[in-house]
Amino acid sequence: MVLSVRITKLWCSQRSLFATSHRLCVKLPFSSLSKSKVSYSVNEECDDDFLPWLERKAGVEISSALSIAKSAYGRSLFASKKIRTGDCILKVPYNVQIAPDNLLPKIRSLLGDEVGNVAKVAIVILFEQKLNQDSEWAPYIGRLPQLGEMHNTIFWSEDELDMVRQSSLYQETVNKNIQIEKVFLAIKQALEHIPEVDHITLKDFMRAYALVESRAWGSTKGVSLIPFADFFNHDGLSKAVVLNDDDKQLSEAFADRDYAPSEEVLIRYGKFPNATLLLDFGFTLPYNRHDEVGFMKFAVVVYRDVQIHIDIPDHDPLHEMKLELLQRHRLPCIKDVNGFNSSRDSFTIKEIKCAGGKGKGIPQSLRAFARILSCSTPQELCGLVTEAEQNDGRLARHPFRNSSQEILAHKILLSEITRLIEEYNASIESLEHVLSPPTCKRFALRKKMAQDLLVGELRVLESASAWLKNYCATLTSTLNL
Ligand SMILES: C[S@@+](CC[C@H](N)C(=O)[O-])C[C@H]1O[C@@H](n2cnc3c(N)ncnc32)[C@H](O)[C@@H]1O
Repeated sequence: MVLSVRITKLWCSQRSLFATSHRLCVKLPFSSLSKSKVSYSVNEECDDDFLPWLERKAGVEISSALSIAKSAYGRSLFASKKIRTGDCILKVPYNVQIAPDNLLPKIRSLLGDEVGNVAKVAIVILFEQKLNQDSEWAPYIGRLPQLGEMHNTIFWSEDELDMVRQSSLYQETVNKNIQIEKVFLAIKQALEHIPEVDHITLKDFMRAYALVESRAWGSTKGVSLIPFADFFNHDGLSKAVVLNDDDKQLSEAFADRDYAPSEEVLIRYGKFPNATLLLDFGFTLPYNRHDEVGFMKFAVVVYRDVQIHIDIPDHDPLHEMKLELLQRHRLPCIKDVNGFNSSRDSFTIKEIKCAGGKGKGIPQSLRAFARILSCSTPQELCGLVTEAEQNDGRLARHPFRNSSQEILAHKILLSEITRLIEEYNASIESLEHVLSPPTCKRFALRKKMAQDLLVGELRVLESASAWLKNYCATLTSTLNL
């Protein structure tokens, strides 16, 4: 059995689907938003028909414990009877999942390597959508959220994106838009003569792409949409996840606690910070314990708009030598907590719960980087290289024996983080003065999401600052002994 991970970080027209669909507005529970009446709308299809349809298609029962209903955040799954911890609450066979191999061979054969699995499943959605009621997936396709219901930052206007400019999410969004557009152009060119998909616009493709990213799971087929299971909403504290059983050819989920009938049943998509939730899923949590802050790593990666980076100062006489050393000792690709390879040339800081803790949260690689920055003579740098050769080859992983220099290195980090804290505070304050047009509920919702993001990242920075101050104070007290 394999934990099927959500597919976020796989870098890789709006039109009404059914003439009969109506819209229903559901108010968000955010107390701070109650005045602005931010709303989500949900296609008002009769959801009671969906599970029987899927079970007929699968030829087996999928769930006797769950049913679909409207929640504050679109559709969701609710207990249809009493559920006990450990109960299997759904089993969705692979034969009713949508994967890249659902793509017609005549289309698949035209696509190049630049078109990854997410894009392939997105084309399946677009293809089936075009077939309208003739699609064998019509009940599913018709229940997928519309563009106006999606808040992933790739859909934000320039004004809206400006609200998160302080966060590395801003640049990630810009990069992702470029990436999606590139794939779209490749697809357009390849599928020029396929009438079923030649009509697609960039907006159509972006919606389909975002739907796949926010609803699909990694699978042996690359990426799979798992109808019904993809109506689960997310709770970062839930222990329930979706699992794949390749022997039985099905995906399943188990309850992580007891549920009373009618209670909403939530799962955890992954240990995602708000920046990832916003980029790939279009929502934030008011308090997200997985929040983190990304630091772009020095000048090798120069993004004009990057707000967060630590640079080797140009006036540093050892600039070239440090740059060369850092490039030579580049960190290997690391896996994050969700098992994804992090290809970003960056450091990520997570919240440090206890200022006196052992450094969890300030990555060793960032501290090593600061030690290199703090060197003021070629001899000191050579000393670090020798020490690395005598150990595991990694540069500056050990504290300097000279406490003053260790303090200096960490004060470099502290001053950078203090600067960032000031910038975040200013951004959060200026956000308070951003006026939501009274009629634009969408803007009010996105402003709240921007606030959640910045406040969460500020909390992480403040925890890092407290840790660094404590570390420097402890070392200083040993100096004074
Ligand atoms: C896998 S789908 C879940 C089903 C979805 N609610 C629907 O209507 O189809 C993921 C989407 O649900 C919404 N969502 C899930 N959990 C949420 C949460 N805790 N807060 C806000 N929105 C959430 C987001 O729009 C997200 O992109």
